Amino acid sequence: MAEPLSLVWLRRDLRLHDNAALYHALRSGKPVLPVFIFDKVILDALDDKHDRRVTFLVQEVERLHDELAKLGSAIYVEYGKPEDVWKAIVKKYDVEAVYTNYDYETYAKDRDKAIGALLDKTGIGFHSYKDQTIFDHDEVLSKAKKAPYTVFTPYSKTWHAKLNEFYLKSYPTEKYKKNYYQTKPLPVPSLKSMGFESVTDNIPARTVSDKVLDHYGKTRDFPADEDGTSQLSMHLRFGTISIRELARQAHEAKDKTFLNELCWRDFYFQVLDHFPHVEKHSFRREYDNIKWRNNEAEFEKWCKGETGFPIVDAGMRQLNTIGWMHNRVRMITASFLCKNLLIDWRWGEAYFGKKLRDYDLSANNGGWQWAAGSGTDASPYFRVFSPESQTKKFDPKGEYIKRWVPEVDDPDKYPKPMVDASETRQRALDAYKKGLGKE
Ligand SMILES: Cc1cc2nc3c(=O)[nH]c(=O)nc-3n(C[C@H](O)[C@H](O)[C@H](O)COP(=O)(O)OP(=O)(O)OC[C@H]3O[C@@H](n4cnc5c(N)ncnc54)[C@H](O)[C@@H]3O)c2cc1C
Repeated sequence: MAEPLSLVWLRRDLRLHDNAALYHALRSGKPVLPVFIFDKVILDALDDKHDRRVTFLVQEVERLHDELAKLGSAIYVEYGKPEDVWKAIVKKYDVEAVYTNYDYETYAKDRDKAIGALLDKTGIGFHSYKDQTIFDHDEVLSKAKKAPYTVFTPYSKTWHAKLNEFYLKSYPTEKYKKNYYQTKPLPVPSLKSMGFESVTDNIPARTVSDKVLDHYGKTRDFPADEDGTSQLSMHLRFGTISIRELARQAHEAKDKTFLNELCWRDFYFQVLDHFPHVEKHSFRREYDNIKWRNNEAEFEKWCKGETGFPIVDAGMRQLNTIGWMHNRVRMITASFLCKNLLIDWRWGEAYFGKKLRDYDLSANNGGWQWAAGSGTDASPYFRVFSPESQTKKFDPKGEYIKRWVPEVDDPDKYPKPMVDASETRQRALDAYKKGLGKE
């Protein structure tokens, strides 16, 4: 009889190198077969059939298929609901155990619980590992209260103090490559068969140079500078690069600003993990009392980049065109929506969720709640970004704006500002005060 297999369920960790779950499976002594499920529940919820992330996923799964074929192995790929797929897999293969990496979103946690229980019924082990963060769960707690941090600065102090070589070490999966299950390559479902169309995209490089990291602290806020940030967010999102390798590089860089951004990333994962109510509600519940105006026509203008505020429009058009927006401009566009238009941050969060190639519930939710003032941030609700002064500071020559809004200087083609910035600022302050009972 054939030997039972160790299966590795890949999700947001689409790589064979430095992968925690894969490493533990390869060391289990049983032949290892990676599995990927195109989750019907998630894909059915995407209304854009040209979603660039689905094209990327298929390309990356095909890449794994080719890498594994070179090792005489395969990746088992299915399109369906995870529970149905797992029921079929355990009928098809003799499975000893399933290895996977943690996911911190509520949907994923519930899904994993259900699959763990399903496998348990037939005596199959289900093992999960930390892989997409440097620290998770209860690894960074406040010393005084032994509770999760709710503000970034103290969290980051503990995070940086705890960081050492141990946490940055890679999992040497390549040492065990003879342990892959030897089989013929298996098929990968096509995009079309799952109801999607292919998108031609410029996928950013998977590496960042030391030079970028060394000047990052000075360049990261200027959206016209395409080398000012790493553009690695999509790879971090899908695990096509390893967070440990990147954090090691950042740790060794002269300027530690970039490392601190990776700390923000961990921070928002731990917020989501410990405070799952943020998926639907304000982190600080009292912010759910704010009366949003939620004007649909205004929202439409914001989505399309037709607000008449050049920096806002440039950001939204960059997002709509390439599925990525510079961080500084994400903050400006988000502030404009929540404050100047008084539209519920959840509308903006959902729109970014549809469009961002690096969409990650934790960072997106954290960024939006930061902009709305309802989140973990210690800064008060009355911070309202002025599009004009943000432009003066961060795009002083208007280079970024010109790139995305070439008609900006033509009054016949470019619209007038849709609202008065200072009046709407005041309107926001009044609405916030009222909602928060601070009148
Ligand atoms: C309203 C809003 C929504 C956002 N939505 C997302 C999202 O869906 N997915 C996402 O990955 N980031 C999101 N961010 C954070 C940030 O804008 C992006 O991570 C960054 O712009 C990606 O570009 P980069 O890879 O060049 O980043 P770099 O500046 O090179 O930073 C390196 C990496 O650090 C992480 N990082 C940087 N800044 C943050 C941050 N503030 N919070 C969490 N992680 C961070 C990212 O993984 C990023 O790739 C959002 C920010 C805001 C204000």
